[in-house]
Amino acid sequence: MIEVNDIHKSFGDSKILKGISTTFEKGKTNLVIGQSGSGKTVFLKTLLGLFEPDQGSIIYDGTDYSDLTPDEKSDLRSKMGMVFQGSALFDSMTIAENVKFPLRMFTKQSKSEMNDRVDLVLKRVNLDDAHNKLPSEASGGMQKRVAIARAIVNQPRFLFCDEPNSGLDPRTATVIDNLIQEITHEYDITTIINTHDMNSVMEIGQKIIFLKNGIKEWEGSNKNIFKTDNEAVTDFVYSSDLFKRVQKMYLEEDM
Ligand SMILES: Nc1ncnc2c1ncn2[C@@H]1O[C@H](COP(=O)(O)OP(=O)(O)OP(=O)(O)O)[C@@H](O)[C@H]1O
Repeated sequence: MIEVNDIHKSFGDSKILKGISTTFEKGKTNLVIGQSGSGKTVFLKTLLGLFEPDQGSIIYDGTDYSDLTPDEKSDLRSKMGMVFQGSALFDSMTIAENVKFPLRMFTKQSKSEMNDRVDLVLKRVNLDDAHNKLPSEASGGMQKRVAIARAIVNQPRFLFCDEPNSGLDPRTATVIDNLIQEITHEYDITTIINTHDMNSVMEIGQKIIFLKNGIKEWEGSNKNIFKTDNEAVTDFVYSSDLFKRVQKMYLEEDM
């Protein structure tokens, strides 16, 4: 579980995060949505410990990050998995080497322990036969699965995904969403996903926070986002005709 209490973050005179508080539960897919520039990436990077908040606190499974020593901070960071926008794989390394990388960085496991773990996670993301391929030989969807395998190889307690669906066709995007959700439930991880994708909101939005200009404008779930009358949320959600029709359907169902 991650508890976020009144987080503020500025760069120079630009206030980017203006007092965000929320809770992200374990074993749930938590989504952060909002227009471009609303502060989603800065928020995610702050949760990852890459940016230090100017004010406020972040509590990871009961531990306040700011109370930790540098060694404890790096230990906590080793328990965070990250799926970056665009996968961010190392081009010159094979898929197996990419997945092994966090184990090399953060653990003292033997070669065979590392190989076993890499085999297991590649199998989990349905890439049993891809060990020796280079990322350039893999499709966009496969590369995302490699990125997910790499993010979970060191058994993280927290998983952060920045636009995990970007650049994928809708069907592959759904496969990736479902995989992230299954892994979150299976390993009881606290997962936080930044997304623009309304399909993801509908499919896996167990908890959703909506950011606008660095403020949490709304929070809820995929069950109630279509029923909210918050104008900022409805503007965002119903920016396409398809979703306007979905809202009409939902409201009619309730009548
Ligand atoms: N390192 C930085 N230094 C200065 N300003 C930054 C930095 N990182 C982000 N910003 C600014 O913070 C604001 C929010 O950016 P952020 O990337 O968090 O938006 P976002 O909601 O993730 O957008 P998108 O959906 O397009 O990725 C932007 O105005 C951006 O220019």
